Amino acid sequence: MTMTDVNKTVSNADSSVTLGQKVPVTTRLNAPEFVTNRALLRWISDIVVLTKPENIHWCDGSDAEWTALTAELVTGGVLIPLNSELRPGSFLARSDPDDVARVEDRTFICSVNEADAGPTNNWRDPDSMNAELKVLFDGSMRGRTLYVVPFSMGPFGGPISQVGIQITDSPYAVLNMRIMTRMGFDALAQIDDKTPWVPAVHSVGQPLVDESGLRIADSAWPSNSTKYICHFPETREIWSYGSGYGGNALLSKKCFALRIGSYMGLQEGWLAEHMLILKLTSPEGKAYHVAAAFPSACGKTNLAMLRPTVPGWKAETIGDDIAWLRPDADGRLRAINPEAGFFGVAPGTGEITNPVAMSTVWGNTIFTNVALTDDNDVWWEGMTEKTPSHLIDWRGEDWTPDSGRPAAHPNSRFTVPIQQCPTLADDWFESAGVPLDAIIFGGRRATNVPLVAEAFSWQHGVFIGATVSSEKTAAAEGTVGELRRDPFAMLPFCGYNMADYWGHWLALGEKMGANAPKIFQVNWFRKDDDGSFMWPGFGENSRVLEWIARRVDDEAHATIGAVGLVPSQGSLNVEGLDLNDEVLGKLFEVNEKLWLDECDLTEEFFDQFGDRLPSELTTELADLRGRLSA
Ligand SMILES: Nc1nc2c(ncn2[C@@H]2O[C@H](COP(=O)(O)OP(=O)(O)OP(=O)(O)O)[C@@H](O)[C@H]2O)c(=O)[nH]1
Ligand SMILES: O=C([O-])CC(=O)C(=O)O
Ligand SMILES: [Mn+2]
Repeated sequence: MTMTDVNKTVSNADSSVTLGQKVPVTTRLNAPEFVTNRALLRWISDIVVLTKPENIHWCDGSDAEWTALTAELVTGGVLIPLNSELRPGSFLARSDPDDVARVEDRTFICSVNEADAGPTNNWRDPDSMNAELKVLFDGSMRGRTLYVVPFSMGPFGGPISQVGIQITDSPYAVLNMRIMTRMGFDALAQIDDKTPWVPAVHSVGQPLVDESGLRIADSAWPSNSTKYICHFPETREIWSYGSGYGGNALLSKKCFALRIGSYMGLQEGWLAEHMLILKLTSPEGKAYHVAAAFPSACGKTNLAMLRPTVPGWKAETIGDDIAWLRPDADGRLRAINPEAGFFGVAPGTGEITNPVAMSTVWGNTIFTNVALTDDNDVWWEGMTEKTPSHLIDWRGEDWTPDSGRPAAHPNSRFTVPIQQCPTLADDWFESAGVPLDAIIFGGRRATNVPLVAEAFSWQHGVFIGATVSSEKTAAAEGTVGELRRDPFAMLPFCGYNMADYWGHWLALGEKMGANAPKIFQVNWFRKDDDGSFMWPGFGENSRVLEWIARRVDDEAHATIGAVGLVPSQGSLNVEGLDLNDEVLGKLFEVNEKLWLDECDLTEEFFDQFGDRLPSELTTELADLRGRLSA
């Protein structure tokens, strides 16, 4: 096969469709009878009139619908069915090579005032953006089916849950949304005249008509080189155009659960965070709930699924990417995972690093941009120790180990129902959420940042979160490895001014007082002089989690360090690890000079927020400088 085969045109699945003929446009809504909400029907009707689809399909979320849609996409060449004995119910999709990750420079926060989006977001005036979008979406679904995808984020009717409706012309997005959310008529039935819901419109921006309005063939991965991922926080609307991939197209995820969600949280007193949620049980049977924010492709899914190497400890998964947090009546911070599936990074996931993920993807999984084996199963770098001698790579080309390029795209992903996760905690079903004992911030830092440190206070913890920086990964377009500030791992996901967001965190901490979870910082990625990781990571991270849990109970000893409380000699369990004292020392090394330099960069970073920056953070920066210079 050749590269252009990826963009090959595919036959329209519906054999009654003939190319070169006039394309009909529907105006019939076909709404299910139980839908009576006028605002909802009017919104859908407006989008239908604007986008001019040929058909409308309301997604009921049933198995029958899944079966019919996947069959249609297999016929159309969009999905490749995998070997049903090795990987039952699973499919491979190959994206356009130009549509492989979130597009942060095409992501916009369209708040009425530019200052409300803040200096870290791309801002557009809502009126002019709306006008631009109306032009782009005009007829953008011609010749396609418009899918109405109702979904609940969190258990139906739960105190932290929310509902949304995504309109999309991408059946691939529909299938992924069915895995990632509680999708279908049960979610739709949640919407009555009093329930707020988030409207989200998505089009791949490739209508099936030519200039004269005649039908043309589809491609295996329709998309448009013009991309817009737009958020209107004040009206809670999402409009996404031109991409079919991940966070650009599955609008429940980054667009709703984080960008719109974070702004809803500001207004309503809760938090929408880029965090995994993990339940730990000690050898004595005590349970701890931990949430951790790491930037994209920095280890959330892996930590959420870790298998502790410390004897007697048990870890169970609640969420791997997004957490919604809300203080309860007792002032404890409760967390839910609003999602119902994993959209996990494939490369690096293998039996040794993440056996739980490997058993989760046994079947019923959509793989995107991984390689295909000769027996029709999937493969990616890091999946097995032995590399297959022949593969079809993510672009659809023949591949051998000496091809000199990765077989799977570095941001290739698996989409899989969370209920297949063997370590899923019962708490995932709990609509009230779990009470958090600890919050962890981390990043990918080859230097400077110690393996673990505890914040001196909530306020210091917010400072730690606000100053997270991390090396760029393949999860977004851009240069991999470059260091960038990623406060709270929310840089690309905060739907409003980041300084106001820090203020919101500080206010919530004040409200919770002594009930607030403890805050920690971790770094699994410190490297030695020849560039290899000094900390073994993965299951061994349970040693750090054990220390954190013991700190929650004031059991483990800590020493005051310049950047936080660090384990006292002997208090971090490193028994049986191949780590000498010198390496251990290096994992915790704080070089005052480098840190003072970093403080200067922090000051520069803070300065751009002007007087919106909470004064508490300026105080914390001064205190840190003081400790470093002491
Ligand atoms: N060295 C090292 N690598 C890790 C560790 N944990 C995860 N990784 C690697 O980091 C990469 C990304 O890990 P994930 O767990 O998928 O990251 P994520 O934060 O869930 O990513 P998103 O889904 O993009 O938000 C994978 O290649 C992992 O193998 C660790 O403890 N040590
Ligand atoms: O949103 C995506 O495309 C994938 C993801 O989880 C992230 O980048 O954090
Ligand atoms: Mn993520």
